[in-house]
Parts: sequence; C-alpha cells; structure tokens
Amino acid sequence: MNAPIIETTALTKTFPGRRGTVEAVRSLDLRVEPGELVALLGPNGAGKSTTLRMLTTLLPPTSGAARVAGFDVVREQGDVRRHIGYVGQGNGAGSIQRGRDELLNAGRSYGMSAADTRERAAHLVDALDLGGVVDRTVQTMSGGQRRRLDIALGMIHAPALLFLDEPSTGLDPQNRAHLQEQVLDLHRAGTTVVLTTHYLDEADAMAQRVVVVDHGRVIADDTPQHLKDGLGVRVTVALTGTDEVARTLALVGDADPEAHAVEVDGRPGVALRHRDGTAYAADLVRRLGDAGVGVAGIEVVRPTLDDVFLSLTGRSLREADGQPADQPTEQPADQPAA
Ligand SMILES: Nc1ncnc2c1ncn2[C@@H]1O[C@H](COP(=O)(O)OP(=O)(O)OP(=O)(O)O)[C@@H](O)[C@H]1O
Repeated sequence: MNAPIIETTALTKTFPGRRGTVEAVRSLDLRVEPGELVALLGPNGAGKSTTLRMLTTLLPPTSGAARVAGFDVVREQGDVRRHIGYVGQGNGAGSIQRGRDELLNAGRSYGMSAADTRERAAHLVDALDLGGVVDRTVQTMSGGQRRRLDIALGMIHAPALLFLDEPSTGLDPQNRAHLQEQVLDLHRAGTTVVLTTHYLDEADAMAQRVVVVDHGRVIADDTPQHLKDGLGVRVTVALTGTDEVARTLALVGDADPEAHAVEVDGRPGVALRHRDGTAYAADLVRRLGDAGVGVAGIEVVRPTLDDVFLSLTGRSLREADGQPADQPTEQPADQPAA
C-alpha cells in the first residue's frame, strides 16, 4: 500500500478565548491516501478550517503531529508548502491585476520558469473554464470566476494535494455546481483533494469519504453511502384511526424498538427506521393488512447526511450552524509563502 499523503496523530489546537481555552481541534487522527477526495463536514466552529490551517502549515499545532505529502508540518514547512495547494476562504478579492498576471506571478513565486508557468497557466485556464475572463482584472470577475481563479492559483505548481476551505460558500447554485464539476475533474486527473464544507449535499455528491467533525472531534469517518446506510431508511405509516397506532407499534416493536407515534398530515401514524427500508415497508403493509389494521398511506425516505449528524449529535447540522462561534483572538495567518 502507498504511504498516506496525510497522516495526523492526536493533532490538537487550542486558542485562548474570553471564556477560557477554546479547543478548536481535539486529538485528531486522520489518514488520507493519495488520490482520495475527502470532505471535512461540520457546523460553523467545528474546527474544520483550523485543521486545514495546521495541515497547510499556517498554524502550528498545540500538540500532536501531522505529516503531509511525506513531510512534518512543523519541522519541514517549506517542503509541505511546495507539495500542496491551498485555497482559503475568501481569497482573490478585488485585485486590480489581470487574472493571467496573477497566475504568472504565482508560478514565478514558486520558482517555476516563465515558460513552464505560461504552459501550466494555459492548462489551468482551460481546465477551470476561465478562458473568457482570465485577461480581465480580478475585481471585474464574478464570485464563481474568482473562486475558480483561486483554485488555478492554488494549483499553479501542480501539487499532488489540494486543500479547499469552503470552496463554494457564497456562490449561487449554478456556480456551485460548476465549481464542483471543475474540482471533480481535477480529482479525476489525479489530484488528492481535501475540502471543508457545511453543505451536506456538496459532501454527499463530491466526496468519496466524509469526515464528520463536531466540537473539534471526528465523530464519523466513512463513505457517504455507508454513513447513511448505517442509519436505515425512515418509514412512516399513516393510519386510519388512533386505535391502529398501538396495534402497529405492537407489530413493529421487535424490528425497531424506537418506533413511535407521529402525526402524518393530521392523521395518526407510526414512524420507524429500518436498514432494509423498502422491502421492509412492503412487508409491513402486508402484515398490517393481514392483522386488519387500517393503513391510509406509507412513506419511505432515505436518510441524508443531516440525519446522520442528527443521530450522532442530537442536533441538526443546520441548527448547529446557526450557533455563533467564539470570536477569534489571534489573527489568521496568510496564504503560505512560496
Ligand atoms: N485564531 C483564533 N483565535 C481564537 N479562536 C479561534 C481562532 N480560530 C478559530 N478559533 C475557534 O476555534 C473553533 C474552530 O474554528 P474553525 O474556524 O476551525 O471552525 P470551522 O469548522 O472551520 O467553522 P466555519 O465553518 O465557520 O469556518 C471556533 O470556536 C473558533 O471560534
């Protein structure tokens, strides 16, 4: 097996906060293999950006260790930086330079020759669909175009590993979809991608592996499909009368001890989860019919990653996102120097 491209051991970052120490990242053990596309998913303040900033050498860990592209993030910062691309939140705002000049300058700052930089920039302009805008000043580009330029800047030195911190935050759905497609293309071309997001659908649609983070800890790490399959499909049965609820609960009690009474569009009903949802629901309707229980309708809903988060934390990711995070007391560092 190849060596991991990222390996962390008990990686930890604490910040002094007004109300005591903020444990932004707590004892993170993460291993990413070359070629993976991994999403760190979690609510605001979960520790996603802090993790990325330690892995990209922008922040020193408080304790623990991390190796990225084979180098130690504390002792071999320059080597790490040469082998990674990093696109932070809100880069590229309003420069009066032309996009192409930014690309050329970035390449030169990595020590690339002018000819190599021009060739690489032309490739990225094509891959990221920037042909129509790259010769305009950055400040005249739309949000989506700037984000794609940011990614081109992060990829100019052809790193094997690309970190993207909330790449599509603030973009409209069409631009988000476009950007996601471009990132998937970079991944298909061989780049390992680690991105943070609090868009459930983005993690679900893009990532081969989702690392769910909450309060600085990893609470789940698996493929989106496994995470959802583990939860089982939700089955809701609408019943014709209240007497039918107890009879239904008695019938399903063994299959799902957490089955409970619910209201379904004003009717009494029962909701439960079952791993084998669709087949189970069909069988349940038959058994209820045999027992003479009046069924008014049945609904089978596949779980989302939000259901996974809810079952792990007791909170919906959307609710959790609404909570204000502690205010930073240290200024975030800048982009890595070349
Ligand atoms: N420089 C800092 N000084 C103090 N506290 C900080 C600093 N940076 C982050 N924190 C705190 O660490 C915790 C984790 O923040 P982090 O930005 O890593 O979360 P996140 O999951 O990336 O959130 P978001 O989705 O909002 O970007 C939060 O409580 C945050 O307020």
